[in-house]
Amino acid sequence: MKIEFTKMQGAGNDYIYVNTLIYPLPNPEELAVAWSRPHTGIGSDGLVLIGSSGKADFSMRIFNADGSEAKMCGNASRCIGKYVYEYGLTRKTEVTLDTLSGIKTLRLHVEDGKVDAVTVDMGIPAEIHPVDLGEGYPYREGIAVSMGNPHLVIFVDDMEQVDLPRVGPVLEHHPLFPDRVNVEFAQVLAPGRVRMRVWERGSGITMACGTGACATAVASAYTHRCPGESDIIMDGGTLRIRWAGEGTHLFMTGPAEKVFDGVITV
Ligand SMILES: N[C@@H](CCC[C@H](N)C(=O)O)C(=O)O
Repeated sequence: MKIEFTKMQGAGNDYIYVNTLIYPLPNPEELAVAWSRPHTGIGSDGLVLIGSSGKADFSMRIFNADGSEAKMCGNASRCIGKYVYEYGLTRKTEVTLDTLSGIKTLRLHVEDGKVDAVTVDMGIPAEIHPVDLGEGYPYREGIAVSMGNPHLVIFVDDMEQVDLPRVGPVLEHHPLFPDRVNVEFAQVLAPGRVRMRVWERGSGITMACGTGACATAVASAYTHRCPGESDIIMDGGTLRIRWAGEGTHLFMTGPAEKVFDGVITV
């Protein structure tokens, strides 16, 4: 059977997108693993399914490169906004998206018929608290944040000193996080400017993480490092995050790009 897909990226965080209204996939966990492989698959950080919903305009399911399903993905939600508009699935510029962490609203920024950026109402960040990682770990303190999925943000003075391939997997599996955790290292460069690198649960090092950028902005505000609005600068691009503080909705704005369309046989 042939399946059409679109490879898209948001700030360098790349996923394979399949419109399940046309191509329902019975085994997305297995396909996420096989297709994400760089040499023998398509190569990606994971697989995203676009579907219908009784509660919203569309639905999103997101699978990491190891086949695990996540409840939310910031970069994929922006890419879905571009996909549904540019492939003619909707003419709306305000689109609702049903995710495992609730319904998100996407505001599409359209220029000459193309979506060049999307603002997502990411909802209210939750479970924000400092964590003591304990002795025997490469870092002692972090801030836990839920953006629908779990994050651990660790502030550092010098990003160059972070050995991400070594410490990322250790912290992803820290016993404080039985469901594993996405790990962000953050360095405040200036007021409103934060450099961030990420080790994603289930995918490893990625060039950007939307929910991770949100969690970083939340942790920066929570610790009084950067309140209000901030640019989170990652390896693959920058996202602008607006958050007025605890109990309020957070808004993420950033790019969404198509890389290529393809067909794969399963
Ligand atoms: N890259 C994503 C997050 C994808 C899911 C994450 N790895 C998890 O398991 O929670 C984003 O842009 O938010």
